Amino acid sequence: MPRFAANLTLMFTEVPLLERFAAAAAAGFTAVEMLFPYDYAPGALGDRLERHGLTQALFNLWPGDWASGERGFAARPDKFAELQDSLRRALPYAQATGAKRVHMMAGIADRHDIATVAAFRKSLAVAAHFFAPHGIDVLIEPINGRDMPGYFLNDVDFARDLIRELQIPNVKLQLDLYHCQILHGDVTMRLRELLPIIGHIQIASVPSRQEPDGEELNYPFLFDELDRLGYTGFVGCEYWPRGDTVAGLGWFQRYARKTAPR
Ligand SMILES: O=C(O)C(=O)[C@H](O)CO
Ligand SMILES: [Mg+2]
Repeated sequence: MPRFAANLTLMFTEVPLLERFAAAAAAGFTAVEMLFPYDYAPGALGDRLERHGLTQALFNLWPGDWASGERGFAARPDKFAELQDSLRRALPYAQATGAKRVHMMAGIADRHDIATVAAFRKSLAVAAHFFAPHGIDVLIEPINGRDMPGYFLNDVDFARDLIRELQIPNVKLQLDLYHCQILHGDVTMRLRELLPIIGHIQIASVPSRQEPDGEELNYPFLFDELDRLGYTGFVGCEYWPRGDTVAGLGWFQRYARKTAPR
């Protein structure tokens, strides 16, 4: 059975972020993820995880000024100092939460430019080297251009080829099935092919990016497929609830932890 992680940036927004840990545990989740933890003290997050018996599956490196359009630095030759800073900034959060994977966003850049591709490769090597002694994987995620216009990493095959070529053991693919379906389709065959390099999976319905309980993708089939493939990682629920988060968790009932959280 897949191990689901509630995305606390998108889910349980009925309450402030530090209260979402309790809400996720009460709903039967055993793990959580979030986009950016940097507004909170690392210890405060670690404390909430411990208190509610939760595992932190993932968080993102600091992406720069999101409001002004920044979406990470990894493919930006002009932002290498910021990329290095984002590694140092993430480490105490990984240590306090126990997260074993971080998502390194590529940034807004042209993927067909030699300089941006070189910067991305360099960033991956540097980030992987930085996190390896801590047992942390660096993930890259192809994101569709409708949601994130101009984003560098907008092709699953490009990410696959790069990861295979680099052969850095702690560089892996974050396969968000929502983006994969919009970008390419053929999700099941991609899961089968990419399993050896997948470090994290995320889900949402397509096209609404809401509960994974209808529309284009047949998630019960895909969850069973993950079991058939022997996937042991996390599945991040990165979706916008249609309304109340708990009311939308009908799809999750067969996977929820039944015993009360600590
Ligand atoms: O957009 C997504 O799908 C992500 O997972 C990023 O981490 C945030 O934009
Ligand atoms: Mg995602």
